[in-house]
Amino acid sequence: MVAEIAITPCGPVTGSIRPPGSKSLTNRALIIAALAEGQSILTGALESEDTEVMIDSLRRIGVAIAHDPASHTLTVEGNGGKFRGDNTEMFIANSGTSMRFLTALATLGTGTFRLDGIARMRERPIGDLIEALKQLGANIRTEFDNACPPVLVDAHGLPGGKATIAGNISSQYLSGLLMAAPYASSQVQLQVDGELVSQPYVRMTTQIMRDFGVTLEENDCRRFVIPGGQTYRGCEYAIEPDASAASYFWGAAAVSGGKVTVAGLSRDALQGDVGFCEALAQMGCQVDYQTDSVTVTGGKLHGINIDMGEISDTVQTLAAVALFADGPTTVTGVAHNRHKETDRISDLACELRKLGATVDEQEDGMTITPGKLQPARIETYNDHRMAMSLALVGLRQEGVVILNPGCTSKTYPHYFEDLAQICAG
Ligand SMILES: O=C(O)C1=C[C@@H](OP(=O)(O)O)[C@@H](O)[C@H](O)C1
Ligand SMILES: C=C(OP(=O)(O)O)C(=O)O
Repeated sequence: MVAEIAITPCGPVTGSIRPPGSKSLTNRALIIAALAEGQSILTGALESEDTEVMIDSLRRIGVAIAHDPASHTLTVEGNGGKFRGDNTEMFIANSGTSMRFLTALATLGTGTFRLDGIARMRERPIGDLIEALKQLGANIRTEFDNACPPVLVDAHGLPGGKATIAGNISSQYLSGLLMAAPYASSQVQLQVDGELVSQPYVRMTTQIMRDFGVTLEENDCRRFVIPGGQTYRGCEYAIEPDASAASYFWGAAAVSGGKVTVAGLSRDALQGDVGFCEALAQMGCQVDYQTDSVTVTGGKLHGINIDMGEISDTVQTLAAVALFADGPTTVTGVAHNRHKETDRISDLACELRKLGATVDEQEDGMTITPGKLQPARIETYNDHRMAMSLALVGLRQEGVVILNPGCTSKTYPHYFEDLAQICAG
């Protein structure tokens, strides 16, 4: 991949696109299909670094996974939850879903496992998940006793019981616990302690668990009872296109005053990030929901105040759009964005200022006051979303250069090709 990409300004972006499969759904379906009895066929799957590290890790514990890139299909032979580790290493790069979901999964096996990633992954917290798994009887710790990976698991099956789990740092802890829970020896009761961020991802988790044939009780996304000794049943499962990836194309329509249709998503999608369209509607765009597509038409853009705690992966996209509004935009509720691929509050504020905005950073968000836009060389901090979102500014402003564009391979290896194609009309 090239070292940088200069974005070429274009007129109103009009067209239709189907983004690649959802990262969140692909990695959940892989975990569940790996644990299932029998074969699963996952269609519309994402092929990217985050799913490759998940597939590689599952293969290391003996799960056979065949990949047909032409049809974006993964065929998974479930191991029924019976797997053995012998100092088995899982290298997870910087995939939060893989780290948190595989940590929970590893406790179900027998033997020893070590989960590690790149330098940034070693800074991303996992302590609350470790504590909850200990409450359920797991023998697990972090290698440097610092509540961050590497994670060491000495597995002997998961006994089960009651656990409380903090939800203010990442919902992925709860999702990981939920997906593993049916394979505990006895019932698992989970209670969320305090605030729960990114709640739509938890609803996605319980839905896909049910789709693969297990039962659970759920009370207001805070209390869950999962009978132990259950098994997932392998099945054919269609993965939705990625709604977070879709936000860049809806954002392109917004910043350019164009009209973009994203195919394969609807208001009823499993992914909460479809809610990004409502934010665009508040800013002045028109949104048309169909049963199998969502179209955004740009309009005169206004600044808004918005809590994005449920749709935090789209904050950077909204920030790019906010630069073209007629007043300030305030985003709140996303303190957890400081623990992602990079600190998505401080580092985002820094890049927005380079583009000419005034940014007032708060602990849980920021106020963005648009200024006269200017050329900028955008640092991406190895964060795919920094690259994908701030590229949108270059559709209107000359001289926007995205550094290290290859970082989009985490979830969207062909992003810049797809963006160029839709901009060409
Ligand atoms: O469960 C998931 O698939 C995800 C949950 C979110 O993380 P947090 O729960 O850490 O906010 C989101 O940012 C991430 O991209 C995917
Ligand atoms: C936060 C993200 O990913 P993860 O936590 O899965 O690494 C993301 O894709 O924006």
